[in-house]
Amino acid sequence: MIEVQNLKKQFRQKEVLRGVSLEIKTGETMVIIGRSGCGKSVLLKHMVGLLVPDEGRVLVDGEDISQMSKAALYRVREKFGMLFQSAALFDSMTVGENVGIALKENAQLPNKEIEKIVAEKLAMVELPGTEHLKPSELSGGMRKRVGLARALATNPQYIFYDEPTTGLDPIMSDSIDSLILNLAKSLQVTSIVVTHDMQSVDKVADRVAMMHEGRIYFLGTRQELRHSRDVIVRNFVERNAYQDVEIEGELGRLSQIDKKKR
Ligand SMILES: Nc1ncnc2c1ncn2[C@@H]1O[C@H](COP(=O)(O)OP(=O)(O)OP(=O)(O)O)[C@@H](O)[C@H]1O
Repeated sequence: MIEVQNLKKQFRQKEVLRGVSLEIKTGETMVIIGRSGCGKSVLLKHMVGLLVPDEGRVLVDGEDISQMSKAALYRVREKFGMLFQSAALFDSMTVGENVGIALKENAQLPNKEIEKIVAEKLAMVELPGTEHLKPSELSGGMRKRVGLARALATNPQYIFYDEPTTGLDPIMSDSIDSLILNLAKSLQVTSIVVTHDMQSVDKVADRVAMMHEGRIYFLGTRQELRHSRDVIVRNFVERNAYQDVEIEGELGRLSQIDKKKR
C-alpha cells in the first residue's frame, strides 16, 4: 500500500502540491488525472522517491520514503517498475539488452537466466522474439511495450505509468490499456497510471483521483467520475477545455463593465 500524506511542494514561487493526500491500496489500479501542469508527474515523482517533499510524506508498505537514505530508497525501489512517457530506451542497445538492464546491474544472474527472463517479459507484452531489434526499428507503441517489459523484469509489486498512451493512435492506445489491465489482473500488481486519456480511465481504473489546483479534487470509482455533477470534473471529463477560457473571458468582460460603471 502507498500512503501519500499532506504532500506539499513548491518550485521557486510556484506551489505545485498544496497538501495532497491519497491512499493506493494493494492490488488496485489508481488513475491520476487533471489538466496539464496541475502536478500529476510531480506527485508521481514523490511516490517513487525522485523528489523530496517540502512537507508531508509518502509511505510505501508502511515505510516513509520521503527522508530515506539513498541505500534504503534503492531497496524500496526494487518493488517498483516504472514506465516513463518517452519509454526512455537506450538506442545503442538491442531490445533484449534494454529489457535485461536492471537484471544485469543488480541481480548478478548468469546470462542464460537473464535471457530467459527477458524472453518471458517480452512475451508478456506481446513482443516475443524481438530481442535482437534496435529501438530505432520499433513503432511508438512497440517502444512503450519494450519499456513495460523492462519495468516488469524485476517482478515489481507496483507499476507506475506516466502517460502510457500519449502520442499513440487510438488502436495502439487501446492495446496498451489492455496490457495494463491484463498485467494488473494476472500479476496482481498495484498500478498507478497518470493520464489525460479518458478512454484509458474507462478501461483500466478501479479508482480515479483528479488533481486540481494542487490538491486531490475528486476521488472515486470511474462510474462515480462519469456521474459527477461537479463543473470542474465535468469540464475535464467532457474535455470541455474551452469552457474555462469562456468563463474566464466572461468574468474579464463583466469586471470591465463593472469598472466603467464605477
Ligand atoms: N523540477 C522542476 N522545477 C521547476 N518546476 C517544475 C519542476 N517539475 C515540475 N515543475 C512545474 O510543476 C508544475 C507541474 O508539473 P507536472 O509535470 O507535474 O504537470 P502534469 O500535471 O504532469 O502536466 P502534463 O499533464 O502536462 O504532463 C508545472 O508548472 C511545472 O513547470
